Amino acid sequence: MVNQVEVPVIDFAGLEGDQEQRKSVCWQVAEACQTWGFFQIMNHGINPELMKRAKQVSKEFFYLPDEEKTRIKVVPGNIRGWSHSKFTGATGDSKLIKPDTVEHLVLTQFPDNEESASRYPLNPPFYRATILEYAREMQTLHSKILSIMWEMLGLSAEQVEKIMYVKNITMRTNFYPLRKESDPPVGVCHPHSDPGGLTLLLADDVSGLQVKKDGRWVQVDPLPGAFIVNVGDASEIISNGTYKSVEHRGMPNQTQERLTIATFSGPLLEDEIGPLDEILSVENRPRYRSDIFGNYIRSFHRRGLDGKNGLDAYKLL
Ligand SMILES: O=C(O)CCC(=O)C(=O)O
Ligand SMILES: [Fe+2]
Repeated sequence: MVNQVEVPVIDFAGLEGDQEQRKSVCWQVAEACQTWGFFQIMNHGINPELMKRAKQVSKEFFYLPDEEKTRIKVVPGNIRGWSHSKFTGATGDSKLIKPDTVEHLVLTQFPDNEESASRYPLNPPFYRATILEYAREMQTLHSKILSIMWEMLGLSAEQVEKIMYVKNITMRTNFYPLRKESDPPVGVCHPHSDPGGLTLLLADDVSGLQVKKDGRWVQVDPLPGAFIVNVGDASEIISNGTYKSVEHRGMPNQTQERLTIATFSGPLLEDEIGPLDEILSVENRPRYRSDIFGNYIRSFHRRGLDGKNGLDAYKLL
């Protein structure tokens, strides 16, 4: 059953205001990260025209025939590229999955090396240039939000800089074609938490995202022009559980096709993540074990999108 409570909405215009207004936004961000692990942001400063172009090139890609998209089909051992649930089958709560209703395109923008570049589609021709331009803007917004989160834990500017994990930017674009009325109401982007530091979801003004709150699914109705922000597993670990990485899932919309672009920022594979020494104390002992992020992400992908199992495996009793 879906609960009707709503995720917090935060107006970032206050960040440009006086000190009181800025402080109020920072409190709202910290509070939302601690309670919901999710919030929407308005007046975030990202050019709406660029958001529109990113959605446009993504849709143009998904509208291509399967034969064309297959050129960059995901291969075993590499999560990047195009996948269709009818090829990949289901993980997680597979019983609920109708096997032909979602497509994903996973690509890494930064670091922008040869391997990540080689996974991009050549069609539509402006796809890569547009997505890289969008990713650069997203990177700045990720930094802005992470700075607030870490400052609100009482860290110094130097400490904040050390854990400003935005060098790794990866996107998963999800395409949910329109469902026929006769289709059963099933979930198609499996319940999961995001493994990185922070996620910014562009959800195209179409409902379908659901978030777990107090054991129940809550629907998120994206506001026009907003981003939906959520805390990832790495930030929950670093903050020793103060910030919550919350389970969520993507559903198709009843009346419209649905496109979502999730931009994930996170540590580099070689970065060591663990509860920050600065916030640990006798009362606040480490609740997660430390590891290099590469190991975390490998363990995450071995499990597939399957609830919060990736994070649970790192919890100390
Ligand atoms: O499509 C959605 O609403 C959710 C997508 C998502 O959670 C993801 O790609 O990580
Ligand atoms: Fe997600």
